Order: sequence, then C-alpha cells, then structure tokens
Amino acid sequence: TTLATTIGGKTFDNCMMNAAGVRCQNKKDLDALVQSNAGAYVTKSATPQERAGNPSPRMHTLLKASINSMGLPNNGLDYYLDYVIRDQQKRPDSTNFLSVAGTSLEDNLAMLHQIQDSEYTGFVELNLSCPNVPGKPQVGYDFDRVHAVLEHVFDFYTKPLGVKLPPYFDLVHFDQIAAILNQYPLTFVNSINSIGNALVVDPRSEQVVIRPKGGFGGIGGAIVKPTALANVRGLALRLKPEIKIIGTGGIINGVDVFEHILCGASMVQIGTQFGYEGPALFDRLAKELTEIMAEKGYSSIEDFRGKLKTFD
Ligand SMILES: C=Cc1c(C(=O)O)[nH]c(=O)[nH]c1=O
Repeated sequence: TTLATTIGGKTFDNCMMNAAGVRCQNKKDLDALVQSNAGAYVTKSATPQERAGNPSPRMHTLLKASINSMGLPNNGLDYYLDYVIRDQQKRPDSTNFLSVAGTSLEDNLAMLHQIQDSEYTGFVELNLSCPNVPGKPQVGYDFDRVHAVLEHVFDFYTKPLGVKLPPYFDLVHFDQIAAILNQYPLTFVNSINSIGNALVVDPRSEQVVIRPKGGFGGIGGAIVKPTALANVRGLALRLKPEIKIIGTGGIINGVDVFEHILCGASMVQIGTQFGYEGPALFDRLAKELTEIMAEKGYSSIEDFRGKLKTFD
C-alpha cells in the first residue's frame, strides 16, 4: 500500500501535510515537519515584511473546533524564502510549499516577482482567503478580484503555483470560481481555509473567547468537515483535471483523509488537529489510512480518488 501522490509532476511519498499557519512560523517548527512523516510542509503565509499580527488572546480551541484571528503574524517573506531555498539545497528531491498572503495586490505581485527571480523551484500557495486582517475582505469572495490577481500573476509567474480558497456555500459560486480558475495554468487549488468570521461565546464568563474583532474569527476543526468535503467535491467536479485539489478542513483521523480523497483531493492538509497533536499526527494518520485502504483492497490513493458515489 502506498500513500504517494503526484501534483504538478512532483511525487510526494505521503499525501498528508500541515495546513499553513499551524506550527510552521519558525525554523524550529519547519525543521520538525521536515523530520516528520508528513509528505511536505507549507510555511506560514508570508507578507513582504514581518508582522506581529493581532493582539492575544487570538486563538481558542474547543473539543471539535478552533477559532482564530491571528492576523497574519509571520517573519516576512525573506525568512521563509531563505528557509525553503536552503532546504531544497539540502534535500534537492523534496518539494515543499511557500505560502504568501499579501494584504494588497501590489504586495502579492512584489512577493511573487521576488520568488520568480529567486532560485526557489518548489510550489507557491497564494492565499486568497485570510479572514482576519481587520478592514481587509477575503479576496476569494470577490470573483473580479480573483480574476484580476490571477491575470497579473500569470503575466510573469512561471513556477508551480496554486491558490488557497475560502469555503463557498452556493453551487453557483462553485460554478463561478471554477470558471475563473480554469482559465489559468494553476498547479493546484487548496480548499478550504477556515470558515471566516464565526463567533464563539463563553456562557460562564458571558464573554467572547478571542480579543480581535470583538471575538469574530475563522473556524477550523472537525466541525468544518462537511463544508470542506463539499468544496473539495464541488471543485473536483468543475476544475480541469490538470488542476489538482488539496483538501483541507476537519481532518482528525485516517477516515477523514479517506473521505477527502474520495471527494477528489490529491493531497490533504491538517491544521487544528496538527496544532493539538504535533508531528506524530502524520504517523497515526498514515497508519489509519493504510489500514482502511488494506481493508477495502486499495493499493494506492488513485484506486479511489474522486470516486465518491451518488444515488443516481
Ligand atoms: C493568512 C492568514 C490566516 C489566518 C490568520 O493569520 O489569522 N487565519 C486563518 O484561519 N486563515 C488564514 O489564511
């Protein structure tokens, strides 16, 4: 049984990795991911300069969910570009992901020019869905802006690139975003980011649980799986086959990974649970997924990827 997957002509020996933002902000975190059984890592979404992010408390975890309004704290693009270039020099056969999340079109283009002109040969994940920068809308919910960003990016960017999208909740929105994405040579689409601007209340203290934005933040964890699977499936049914799908959202156990792949994902990312469990998560998930595949007689993820059945 193999858990290998191929995206953009690169083969990963394990179809599981971290989600951007979780245990990936510093060299120590990234080194731990390199040492783990994860098939790849993605760096914390970068802005041109380092950012402190929102005031704390800015993240809260419940049993089945997490809420966060981190506000894009990161060490700046140079830090992550330096890390991934050094890593690719040390491990030329590995492919990893560099996440960028500029708070403006200019910032995104400036960062992508810098990456294009660098010796980095890995993947870029362009984050169009950060819900927590006060005053900034999620680009992914403004289809004209998504179109404009991609038009500018693919005027010059030639290295493998994908986009991180927010969850959509209307089938017409799946049609509309897919119609835009299919016009571009994207290597992948990563769906979903957290469900933005939710609210968690502590009835005991009668107070919200995070400081930024009056308590409003992005939701992750088991609770978002049905929405994540719908977005993975909705996009899988609409995107051209050369655009692979990374499924993110609600993965706790191997069976959740299986469901994401069944819906069409070629790779999965884990955020909230990875935050809880740390790098050992990837050993547990690999074991659980391998057992499920063996039980069902599948020897590779291609045996069942995208083969979700409906009633008709
Ligand atoms: C990049 C910012 C993001 C953040 C954040 O830094 O607040 N949290 C999320 O759940 N998703 C994001 O995309």
